[in-house]
Amino acid sequence: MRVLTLNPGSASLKVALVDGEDVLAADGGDAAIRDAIRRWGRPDAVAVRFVHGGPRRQPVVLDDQELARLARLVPLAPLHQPQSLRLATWARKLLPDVPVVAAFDTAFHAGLPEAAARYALPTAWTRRHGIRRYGFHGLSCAYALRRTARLLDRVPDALRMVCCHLGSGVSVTAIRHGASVDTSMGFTPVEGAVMASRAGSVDPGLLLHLLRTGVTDVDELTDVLYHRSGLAGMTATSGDIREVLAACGAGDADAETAVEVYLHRLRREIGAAVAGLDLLDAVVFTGGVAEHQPVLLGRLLDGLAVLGLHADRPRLAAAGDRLISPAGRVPVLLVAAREELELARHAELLLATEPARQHRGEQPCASER
Ligand SMILES: Nc1ncnc2c1ncn2[C@@H]1O[C@H](COP(=O)(O)OP(=O)(O)O)[C@@H](O)[C@H]1O
Ligand SMILES: CC(=O)OP(=O)(O)O
Ligand SMILES: [Mg+2]
Repeated sequence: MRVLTLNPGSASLKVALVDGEDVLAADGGDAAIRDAIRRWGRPDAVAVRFVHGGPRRQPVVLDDQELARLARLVPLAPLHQPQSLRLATWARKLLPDVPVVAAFDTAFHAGLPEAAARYALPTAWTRRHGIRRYGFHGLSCAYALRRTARLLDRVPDALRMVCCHLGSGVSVTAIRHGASVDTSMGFTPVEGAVMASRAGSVDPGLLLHLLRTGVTDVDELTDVLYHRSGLAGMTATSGDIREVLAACGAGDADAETAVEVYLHRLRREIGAAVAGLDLLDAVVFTGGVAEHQPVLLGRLLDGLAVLGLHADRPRLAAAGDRLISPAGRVPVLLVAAREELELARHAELLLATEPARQHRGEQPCASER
């Protein structure tokens, strides 16, 4: 099956055509999608990454009703959800006979144990408002788990590992029995580690103080936490790690502090994730920053010896999916993020089992719901 995959990240749009083992990839905006269809031909299915699926555990063929449900989650993922909705709507119009499937970042974390999923807020609120820690980057984690197992010649379900996704968004996930058991992002993808433009966790008491004293209001605070914080907020850059590191190289003290904060907070999240496991079989790094910044990764690992994690410099400097730790130590791996393979896999599995008419987005009758 030929699946056109659309992966809107917070700072990129990744377009790929997955046909079994063959993958044609393109980066860019909507023009890249039109171009891709012209060059690669009509796909059998389109698969769109939605970071927020709410309680949904499985991918779904999109119809009007499902799109309306996903639109209600926009405030919970304002950097991503509008893009996914727009792309999915566009794909349905452009390719009316082709099923458009949504696959969710949150699904991998849907079985989080209660202790990890719960905020210590009043139980009545938790129940009434469906408050929980959802977790994100699940498509990336699922792929990294399978890839790590293959590289280590292990069964995915048997691995107890930590997956660190370092892209524009950053998250750290503890995985056991093939599923997430703890993760640094929460109700929204703003919790946890420091990111390109997102703050990560900030004392809620501080945010209340800023609101109460009139320093800011809800709208500005939303913009600050999502767009104007993280590496971008601490430096005079866009938050792209290449710009931040270039500023460090030019002697910019703010940029150097920002990198220190980024690494410090990341190490805290990794420590927390390890604490959620009974044994550590592997740590895997993935995402644009991990893939392209081995020197930074080495610096990160140098501060994690207390967890038994070490970098092997020659392995770090090599290319491809690989082990980057010395022999005899906890295996640390570097794996390219391949969310497109996970998206295509989900679409194929779903379309192999769904009734044919639902592929075109038609409503199932009540008894099928
Ligand atoms: N040589 C490089 N090529 C591309 N991206 C790079 C490179 N070096 C670092 N990066 C970083 O990868 C990050 C983007 O990661 P990516 O996983 O593509 O994020 P997203 O999917 O959230 O847009 C950017 O911050 C960028 O700085
Ligand atoms: C969930 C998330 O932050 O995704 P990305 O890193 O692609 O922006
Ligand atoms: Mg991404």
